[in-house]
Amino acid sequence: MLGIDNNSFIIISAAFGLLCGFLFFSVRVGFPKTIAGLSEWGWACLLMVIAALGFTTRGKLPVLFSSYFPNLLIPFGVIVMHRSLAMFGNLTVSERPLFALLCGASVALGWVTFVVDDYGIRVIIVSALLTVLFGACSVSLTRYHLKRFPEWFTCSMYATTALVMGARCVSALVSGQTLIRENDTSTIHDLYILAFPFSLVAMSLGFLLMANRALQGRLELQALHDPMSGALRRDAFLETVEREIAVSRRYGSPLSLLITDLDNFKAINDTYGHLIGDKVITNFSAQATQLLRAQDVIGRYGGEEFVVLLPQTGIEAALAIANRICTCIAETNAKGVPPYTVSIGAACLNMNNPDLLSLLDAADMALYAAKRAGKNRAIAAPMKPAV
Ligand SMILES: Nc1nc2c(ncn2[C@@H]2O[C@H](COP(=O)(O)OP(=O)(O)OP(=O)(O)O)[C@@H](O)[C@H]2O)c(=O)[nH]1
Repeated sequence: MLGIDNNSFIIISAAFGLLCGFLFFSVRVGFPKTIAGLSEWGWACLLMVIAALGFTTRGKLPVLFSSYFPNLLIPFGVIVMHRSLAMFGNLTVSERPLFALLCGASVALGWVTFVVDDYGIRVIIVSALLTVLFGACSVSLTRYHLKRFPEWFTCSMYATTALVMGARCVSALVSGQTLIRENDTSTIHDLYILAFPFSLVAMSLGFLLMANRALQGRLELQALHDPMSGALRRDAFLETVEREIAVSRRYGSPLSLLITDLDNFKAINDTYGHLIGDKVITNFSAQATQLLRAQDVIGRYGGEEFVVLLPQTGIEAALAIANRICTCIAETNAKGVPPYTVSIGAACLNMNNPDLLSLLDAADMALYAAKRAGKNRAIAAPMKPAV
């Protein structure tokens, strides 16, 4: 109907596949290893290329190489794509059912290709298999954030391709399995052929956008967070406090700040070594974070000094949280971490401490008082009498 020359589209599919494969192998080199599945996607594209090249040898090579293997390589490529999506999202999904389906289909296809030589049934088997496989990839993608464009786009492309494959299967079923390849000029057949190069490019583009988004997220996270403790970096933390102070002033809601300092940390380093010292810092950040609410923010202020922002929290509640942290840290019994304690100074936004600097200053003074009072305790900054 559309007058599509099959062979031209098969060659275009091979060229697109080659470009996509090359793109993914190049991207793999530049992207961090933690963004997984990129080279697997590249291999999936190359499998499609080999399949397409196999189809172009129709009439020149035995049907085993020009039809049977290429017809199986495409679904195999889709299963590799499924694996690559699972690796990317760290999803625990198994490809075993898909491989079992492929094995079953390979037996059926062998029978149809070498025993009965029926083009119609071959189309039915391959398109049905591809419907299930593209559908499985689309379903797998629903486990990602579909509100984000790259994930939504990739998922839609898989679903659309599955629909085209399904439509091809139904049309072959309806037409009674007696189609002769040379006479197959139906629109659905043209769409089926068109779907391969275009969906390969569209899905690859979608997956590339997903990888790019993941990289962007990772870079943002690294820029804002201290890699060792996972707490916010000092600048990012102070920016957050400034923002929260503005909110607090506007709505008249309380806001408190804690400055924490590990006790005798130099002695810990000297006794156990810097690596264990680092473990103590990481342990502290993790434990303190567990004791905080979702809206609280922890930042690394200096070496073994952390700051905690407690929005919507008055000084009594802040002191209670600080005491909870002190108690929990003093009872630490984590493997590979020596016993340690922490001192904490607490201050809240008020007439004495109306801005970031005075708030930090007041919490710092309270911390100093806690150290002088014998460490392993929390002290709140006193209210200065009004003059
Ligand atoms: N392992 C490790 N040590 C650090 C890090 N940052 C700072 N330090 C060390 O932390 C120690 C801080 O020591 P001090 O400031 O003297 O304080 P302290 O020994 O904890 O004494 P008090 O604060 O009075 O209890 C120094 O020896 C720093 O070298 C880090 O990232 N890792």
